[in-house]
Amino acid sequence: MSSAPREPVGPIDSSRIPRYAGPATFARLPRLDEVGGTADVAVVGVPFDSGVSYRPGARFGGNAIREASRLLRPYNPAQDASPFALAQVADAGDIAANPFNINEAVETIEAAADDLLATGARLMTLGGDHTIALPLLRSVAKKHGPVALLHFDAHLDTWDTYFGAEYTHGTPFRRAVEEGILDTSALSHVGTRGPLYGKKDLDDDAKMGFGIVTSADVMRRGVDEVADQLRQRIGDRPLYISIDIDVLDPAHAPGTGTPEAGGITSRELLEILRGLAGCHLVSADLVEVAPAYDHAEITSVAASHTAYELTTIMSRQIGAQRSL
Ligand SMILES: N=C(N)NCCCC(=O)O
Ligand SMILES: [Zn+2]
Ligand SMILES: [Zn+2]
Repeated sequence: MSSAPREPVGPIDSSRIPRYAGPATFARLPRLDEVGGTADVAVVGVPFDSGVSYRPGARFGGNAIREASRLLRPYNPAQDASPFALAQVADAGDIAANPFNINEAVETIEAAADDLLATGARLMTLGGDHTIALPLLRSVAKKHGPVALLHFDAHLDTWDTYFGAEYTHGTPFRRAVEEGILDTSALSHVGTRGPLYGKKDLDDDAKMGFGIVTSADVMRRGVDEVADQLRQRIGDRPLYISIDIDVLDPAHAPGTGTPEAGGITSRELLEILRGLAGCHLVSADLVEVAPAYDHAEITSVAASHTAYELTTIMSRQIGAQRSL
């Protein structure tokens, strides 16, 4: 059933206006207000980093990704799709979250996500630290019920509290499991590695229902086998993908707050994502880009391509539904 959508407004044509000119939106796409306030996919910044345990700076991540995304082109050969022609993708600006009050910021982010989801958009959020995944998942679960979660990260982020605080960048997924907003039959971490506080971290995580594909598993088994296994686990459930850029090795993503050696490459991440095309991706976040520790936009370029693959998965699905 097609809903006779208007033709999507695409990015600024970089053969007419140099790609480095003008203010940055994601991929030089129109702002949401320039397309009548609704879009199929809303790219939205969440400049919040008051939940970090180590280096701050992810509040600047969204705008760094927008700047680095000027070089993205409209056709994605890896998925044989023109994501910005198949669906209206627009830049919805930033959510204004209180940097001095984490609880209030979490509420603000949830409410802003509710408003965008209510317009029918899927969200591609550009973080921000990983704290923001919790309010985003709350909002998505209100719409879709408990969702499958695919979590790319060096870290588990299922720890309990830091300094007594419940809402931090190391704890969003434990809170989400406690709140019953995740489908515990389809929870996976990918790229996990590095020292933990104790073996109990892994036991607790497994009890919550998570399966783990470590960074070393990706190297040993290869991207196709990993993507196949993840696709099988996810099935046709509504899926949320949360990507912490520190899933990449610090060589591929130095600009982040809690770097861990031995990570996957940007090529591996992009290929695993491409292998998930066809999944029912309802929204995604990309967090923990901290440009102050970056060099030559290494991290924000990797992040911009990662968000491009995610928006392509969403657009292809929207396009396929429209042509039914
Ligand atoms: N979500 C990220 N990036 N890091 C969590 C690290 C928590 C810790 O310092 O133990
Ligand atoms: Zn992490
Ligand atoms: Zn994380």
